[in-house]
Amino acid sequence: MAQAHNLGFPRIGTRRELKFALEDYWKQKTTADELLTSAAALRAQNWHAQADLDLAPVGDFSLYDHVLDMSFTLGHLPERVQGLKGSQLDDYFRVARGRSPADCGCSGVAAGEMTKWFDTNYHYIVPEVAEGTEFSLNSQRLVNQITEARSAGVTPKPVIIGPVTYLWLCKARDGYERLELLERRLLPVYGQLLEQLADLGVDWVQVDEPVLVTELDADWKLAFETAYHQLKGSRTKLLLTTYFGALGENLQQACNLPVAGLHVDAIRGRQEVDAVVDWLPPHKVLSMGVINGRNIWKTDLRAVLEWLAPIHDKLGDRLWVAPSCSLLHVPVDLALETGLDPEIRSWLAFATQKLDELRVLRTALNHGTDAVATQLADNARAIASRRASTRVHNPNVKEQAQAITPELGERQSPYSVRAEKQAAALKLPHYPTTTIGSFPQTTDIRKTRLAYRKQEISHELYVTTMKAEIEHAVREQEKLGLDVLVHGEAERNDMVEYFGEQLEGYLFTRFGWVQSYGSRCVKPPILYGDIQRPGPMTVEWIAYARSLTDKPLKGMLTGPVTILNWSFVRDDQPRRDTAFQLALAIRQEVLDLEAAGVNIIQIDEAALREGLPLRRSQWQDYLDWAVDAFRITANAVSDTTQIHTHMCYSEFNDIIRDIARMDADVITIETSRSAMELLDVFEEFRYPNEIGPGVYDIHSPNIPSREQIVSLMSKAAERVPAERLWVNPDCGLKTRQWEEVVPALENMVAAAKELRQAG
Ligand SMILES: Nc1nc2c(c(=O)[nH]1)N[C@@H](CNc1ccc(C(=O)N[C@@H](CCC(=O)N[C@@H](CCC(=O)N[C@@H](CCC(=O)O)C(=O)O)C(=O)O)C(=O)O)cc1)CN2
Ligand code: MET
Ligand SMILES: [Zn+2]
Repeated sequence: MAQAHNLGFPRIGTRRELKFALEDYWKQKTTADELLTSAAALRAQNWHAQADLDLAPVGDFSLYDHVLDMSFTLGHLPERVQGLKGSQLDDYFRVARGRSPADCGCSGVAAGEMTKWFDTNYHYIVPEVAEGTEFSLNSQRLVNQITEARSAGVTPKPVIIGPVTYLWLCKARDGYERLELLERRLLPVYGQLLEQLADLGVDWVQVDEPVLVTELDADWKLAFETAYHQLKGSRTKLLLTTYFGALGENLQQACNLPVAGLHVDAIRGRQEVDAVVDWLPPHKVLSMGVINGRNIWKTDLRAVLEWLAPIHDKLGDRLWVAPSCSLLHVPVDLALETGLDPEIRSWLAFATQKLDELRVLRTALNHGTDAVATQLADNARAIASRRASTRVHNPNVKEQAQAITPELGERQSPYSVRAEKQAAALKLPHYPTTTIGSFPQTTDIRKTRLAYRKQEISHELYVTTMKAEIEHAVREQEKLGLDVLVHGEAERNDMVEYFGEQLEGYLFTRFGWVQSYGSRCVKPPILYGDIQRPGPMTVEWIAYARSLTDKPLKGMLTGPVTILNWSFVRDDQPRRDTAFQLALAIRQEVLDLEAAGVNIIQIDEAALREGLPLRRSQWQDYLDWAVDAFRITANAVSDTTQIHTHMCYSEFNDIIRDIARMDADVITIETSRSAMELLDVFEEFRYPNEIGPGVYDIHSPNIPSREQIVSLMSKAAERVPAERLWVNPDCGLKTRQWEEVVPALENMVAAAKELRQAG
């Protein structure tokens, strides 16, 4: 029998129960026991939804982050949290979120660095290693959950991050070669873990090794040999699990490692499935990820069954079916979306529906298509409806996109000319201070938005309340003495969803939440058709802020590449074409803002870097069209309009030329956690335009001191001429409280004054 299994299920809950349980616990509204009870209830619910699968994932659930969980399983915590008072749970959240001195009875704990999980919008806590790092098994969480899973009636398949991927995710201090830890330090602990799982009667363990879809140096390829030969004696069967892409040149190695089975991403790696079938030794299971775990479109089940039939004939029971990757990256359940347009709704599948698709595939493989004739007919109707729908195609938009020429992306004059004109117009001091856009999204703001959405308050009251918030943000910034103000983004639920809601060709959901990090979620809008801007989207709010102050004010937009990368987008045309349609729409918004007297405009491209393909060989093609899309959006303005862009979690070493080609007058980037090292490349490359290196880690409640900021900026001034430096936080302040923001920005403004005097 072909088996059906799942790689991971969303843990946030259909109504974000985990988010609320966590935030109540952090606010000390509930106890640790209450938090753990809520978490157990969510796990039980998830297993219930997967009970009839042949194997269900265990250990995919996490209170904050599954990489941090793995670090705990390996007894691998940063030194700075060792030996503090409190429980393991306290330590866990200290690493996740950082802690102020009062909370830990110590001098404060810096949060672990957070970075994006491969090419997704999920962020994990980076494990830190150095020479002398040791690991020791702490398997309690996993062991307990296996027991729990069994009592929930499922056959547990523990999920762990494989040793090579784990080390690859680690960041080493002082240039230490982290692979040195593999053989003697790390693998023995993995060995013990697998022994324990075998003792518990576990049949299969899912060992996630997604780095196998990236280009690996020889030492990393060798690490796979070392690792899996050393773990070969394990009494449990290992399913070597790869996802987020094709195996490429790692294919033969992945097929031949001494494990019992291999999972491949048959969506992104479709073209190499035949080669995998050929190469796979005859005793191994092949798990094919045929349901897309990265988008929300229904699977064309008939097409998949036709494709699988000969493979099933060849492999028989050795063929398993699964989603391409963990379902962490899609919303939980479409059933909650009762308000959606019925036609478009019929094209969609969220995590729960994807498991239904999996069941249909299993039944069809094992009992023939007649056993699921109705389901297959329904599915075929939906697929045909989407393909033929006139709502997807807009000839006007296609025509405009065809007419794009390189001139559309050219500014009037080069940066040096623009910079002079802008300096004359804006009259900013050296080390100008600004923020990245958002100010705290308070409970009041969110409540007002909810009340408006539920039609409990009028449009007028909503607008007045948001304008009052904008005025509040402007007045606070004036009091702080910031040089370039922003309107604060009170009216935006999210920097991408907000635009999705207003553009034609987009659909948005009510509960389509996906975890971004910890308790924070996003609701990616669904881009299903050609994109058109029906009218101005931001002008009313920003022009209002403009009218409130004599200070320079920066208008705020999200760029096309970020909108693309943080939406669920169509799979029926290249991403590039969608990006250009978005670019044309946002370009009109830029011009409308300029016409409304907004002479500084920031176009956020926070996700430009994360959209890089996992394989370097595909980078340049992506960068070429991504930067073109930005240039089309930004560069229609006159010389005196100053264009800013912002990027977070950015390492620019390899893409600095492309960043320069964006030609933004000012770029603000995250640097505070990496102590300005990120600027080295800007220095080496002699990046010509202005830079605002972040001086304040906005992800942590800790408040940076004036001295810290001066010291960071002095490091920056060693690398970039002071005349081209700006002073700003790492990112937007929407997740912070005003009580944290005000003292932090006071210190930032004071630091800038000190720097001006010193300079
Ligand atoms: N799309 C996206 N990706 C991103 C970022 C980003 O800003 N956007 N930033 C980086 C880090 N990731 C982040 C992701 C989310 C959040 C965040 O703050 N999310 C909010 C939700 C934002 C939102 O859409 N809020 C809505 C809905 C609010 C809400 O929860 N309403 C409740 C009720 C609210 C109440 O009673 O308090 C309901 O509808 O039931 C709104 O403001 O309108 C959260 O999880 O809390 C922050 C950073 C990288 N990726
Ligand atoms: N302008 C946005 C903000 O300040 C940029 C955020 S980047 C994730 O929130
Ligand atoms: Zn940011």
